[in-house]
Amino acid sequence: MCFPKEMECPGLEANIRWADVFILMYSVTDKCSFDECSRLKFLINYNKRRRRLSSSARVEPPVLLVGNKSDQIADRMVTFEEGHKRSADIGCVSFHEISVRENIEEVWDVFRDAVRRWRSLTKCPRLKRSSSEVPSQSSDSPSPNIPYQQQTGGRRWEEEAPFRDRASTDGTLHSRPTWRQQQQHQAAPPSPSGAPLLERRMSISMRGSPIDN
Ligand SMILES: Nc1nc2c(ncn2[C@@H]2O[C@H](COP(=O)(O)OP(=O)(O)OP(=O)(O)O)[C@@H](O)[C@H]2O)c(=O)[nH]1
Repeated sequence: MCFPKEMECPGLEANIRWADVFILMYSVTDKCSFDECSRLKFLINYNKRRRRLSSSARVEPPVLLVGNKSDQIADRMVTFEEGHKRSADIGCVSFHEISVRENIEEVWDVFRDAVRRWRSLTKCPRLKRSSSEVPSQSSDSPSPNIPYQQQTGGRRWEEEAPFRDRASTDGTLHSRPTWRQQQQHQAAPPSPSGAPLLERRMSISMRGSPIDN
């Protein structure tokens, strides 16, 4: 099995970035495909490291190395030992030799191994996707059981009170307004300057004045 160079396949690196587990397969009858796996592992490391730097993930994704066509004994160019050693050298989590044509159980073993490793990866909290990829479920986040738009009256919360409006100059973050406050905010008559009263009160408190109760 030979893979095209990434220049010929612009989607390759994009695919690497979204994948959580990798199976690199070569043919034991084709040295070229064997060497190509090392280059692909390098590409995976490169792309995943770049992603890890910009996210909370810390651990490398599992990569399995698989030598196919083990039934073709006479045409073999890569030995089992070479495959095993290469797997360790390039940092793969496991090595398999299989014959897709002759033994479906071996194929299942590879996929079971991949799923098992993917599961243990997703169980590890440090490997959660970055907050930009997965919406956070903090205690004050909307309930996962109720559609978000329903909970916010059809609008995103940020539209009601942007983060910067809640940030004060002393570095504290004012709590989000309650539903009642939001309703009042919407119903508040505009001030002479045109800004709603609640907004004016918030801007005063942001300058350090005590909030009137
Ligand atoms: N003997 C043997 N032949 C196999 C095995 N797996 C695949 N083949 C044969 O190898 C050829 C290529 O298989 P494909 O499934 O097309 O694999 P591929 O990765 O697309 O292969 P390339 O076209 O070489 O890139 C086919 O003729 C398959 O029958 C195997 O385990 N043993």
